[in-house]
Amino acid sequence: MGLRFTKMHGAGNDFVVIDRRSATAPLDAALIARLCDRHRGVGCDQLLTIEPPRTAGSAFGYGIWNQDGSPAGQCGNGARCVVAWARRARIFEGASVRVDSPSGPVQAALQGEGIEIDMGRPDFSPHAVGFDGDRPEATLRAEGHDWWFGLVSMGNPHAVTRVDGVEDAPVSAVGRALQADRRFSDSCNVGFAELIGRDHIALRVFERGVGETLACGSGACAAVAVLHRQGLLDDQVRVTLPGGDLHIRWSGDGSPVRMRGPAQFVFEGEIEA
Ligand SMILES: N[C@@H](CCC[C@H](N)C(=O)O)C(=O)O
Repeated sequence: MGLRFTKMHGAGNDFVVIDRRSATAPLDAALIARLCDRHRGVGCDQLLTIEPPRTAGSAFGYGIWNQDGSPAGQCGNGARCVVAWARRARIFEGASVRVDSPSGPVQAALQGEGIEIDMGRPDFSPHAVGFDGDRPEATLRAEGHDWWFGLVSMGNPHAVTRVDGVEDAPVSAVGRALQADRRFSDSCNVGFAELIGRDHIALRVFERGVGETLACGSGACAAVAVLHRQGLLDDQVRVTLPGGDLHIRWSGDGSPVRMRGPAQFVFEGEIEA
């Protein structure tokens, strides 16, 4: 008997979704690796596991596993995809639902073709990012250049820097160097943001546990939070990633970040377990 899965993506950030609501044994590391492997398995940036709810009032819970097998606390594009998956599986009815992400409950609303997720309040404390420092910022010398990064947790750790043009940004080299920086206790996702206007940025993200992805939802929220805090952005921002656009709303400290974007089904299948 094989293991059933659904392949999905949100703006090109791709996922394998499996139903583990009635699983009894913990997820096997070798199985995660096979499901994520683009050559020997199905292939995805992240594996998403549908699980029983963990808090009263939530319809279901979910887990997030990066391609390298490491667990993650948040995944914006993944949140939209698990909500679309659960709606199709009739786990909930209607246009809004509360779900348990690994970093806590998340509220979602279906809006036409898209889904909006309340991603919670950004946390700018260095401690939340697992950063050994007094301020939510880090500097790094890499590729012959001094880089400044604003740090923020969206339930997972992010470092965001500004670049003149995302096309030419040394995303992989600098992303890799910052991820290896020992001041981060659990590494970080690294975003490179280009300011196009007060309501529009371009963004590339070198994700922890994967490398560069076509889109990173929590990374889009993190970039808007860091640049908004510097007074560079309005409250509604279009974020153009290599895989498509996400729409982020944030009105500043104390308020939650809202992220809207697509969640698409690609195919269903069964793999030998
Ligand atoms: N692609 C995701 C983020 C996935 C987790 C991240 N790589 C981490 O390790 O924190 C998104 O859309 O937010």
